[in-house]
Amino acid sequence: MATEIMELATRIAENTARVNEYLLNQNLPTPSFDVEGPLDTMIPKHEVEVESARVAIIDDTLKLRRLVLGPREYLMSYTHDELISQQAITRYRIAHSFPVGQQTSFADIATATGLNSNLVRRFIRHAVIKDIFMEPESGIVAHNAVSRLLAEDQVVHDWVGASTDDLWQAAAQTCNALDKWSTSQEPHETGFALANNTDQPIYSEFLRFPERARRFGSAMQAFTQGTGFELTHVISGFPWGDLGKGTIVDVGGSQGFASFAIAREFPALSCVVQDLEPVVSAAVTPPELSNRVKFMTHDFLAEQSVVGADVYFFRWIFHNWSDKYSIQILRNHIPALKKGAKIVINDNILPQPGSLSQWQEDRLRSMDLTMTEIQNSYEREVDDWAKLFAQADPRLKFLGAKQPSGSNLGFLIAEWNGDQ
Ligand SMILES: C[S@@+](CC[C@H](N)C(=O)[O-])C[C@H]1O[C@@H](n2cnc3c(N)ncnc32)[C@H](O)[C@@H]1O
Repeated sequence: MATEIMELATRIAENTARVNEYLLNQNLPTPSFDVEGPLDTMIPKHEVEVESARVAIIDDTLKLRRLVLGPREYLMSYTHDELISQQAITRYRIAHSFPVGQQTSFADIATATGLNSNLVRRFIRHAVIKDIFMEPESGIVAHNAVSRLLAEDQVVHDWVGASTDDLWQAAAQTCNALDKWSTSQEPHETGFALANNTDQPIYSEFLRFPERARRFGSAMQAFTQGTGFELTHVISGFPWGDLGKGTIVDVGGSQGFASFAIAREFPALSCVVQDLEPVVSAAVTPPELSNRVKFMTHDFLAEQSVVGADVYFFRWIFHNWSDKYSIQILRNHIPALKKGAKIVINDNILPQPGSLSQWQEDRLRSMDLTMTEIQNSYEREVDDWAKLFAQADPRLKFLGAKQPSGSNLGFLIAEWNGDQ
């Protein structure tokens, strides 16, 4: 009989066969946590069908597991300890405490890390259960592919360290922050603030801890360097060429990467990249763009000082800010807008439930909550974006949203219909 679990199992078998056949045909390694196994999925991004078979396996195995656990065991399978061994591994550099390819003992790891041997054994065995490290014989520890990645890839180590030391702590304090500041839209009244016993927003707090700031920046960069954040989507997501010899203000444009890409593609355009002083002073303009891309120190919480540009471009800015501040940032631009000027926002657009794979949607929904945990902000759906423009000023006409194929960030465009 075709029950739900049999349907899932059949689909998993079919999709696994598809992925397996592709890898074998291409002479690529099949998934393995052996220490010499592949560290990434071997399926290239242009292999759309094989990749969707892989994503279906992830979704279906997750669902099958939950169904066979049943509601009670499923709920109770979540434990608050989920991340503790990963925190210990990064905090005490356990993956670095012995070389890849060699074996070691709990006692030697204890000596190398300064932890006691009993705790090392328990952290490692908690990790082994999650397929991080292996214990080929009792009391002997070796790397597998997962712990090898932690030992050899600084960025992955940074990601796990920032997730466990910074984000996990902020998440754990978020409901306590809501109890205390239930309707706050302030970036310093968050789970992160409570977890760190500070009255500062996350980035100001990090100014006191350069190594944590470096690690957090590295983790975020790893995230944005992944598939879907390529600057080609910035180029294709808006008809920049129609602006002719126009000017773009790249507000919060960081080191100018998006503006460099636009200016290279559209030689008639000029860009002004604005950011805070330390960011701007570290920026370097490629010589061939120096007459068309300029940097300027500007705080977007103050009134926009470049008047009459064709486009004010915000890439990945508003998702950091609650509605209160997002409205303020938009209003700060109104005195500078000429009739027909565009506000172009390139940012996350939360999809409708069920429109992505469960696994992909889960990541986005987590990121949405992370924004509350650390900034009191959130990821917006199209309607939230439309509302934001309307609340900022009804003369900002929302022209619509677009999600370029393969891009993680969407485009939201509004036009100034005021008198100037
Ligand atoms: C998430 S990053 C996005 C950077 C860039 N637009 C991109 O797409 O990669 C946010 C940027 O906003 C800048 N920023 C934060 N607060 C700012 C402020 N009050 N005024 C101007 N820039 C600010 C940060 O320095 C950072 O470069």
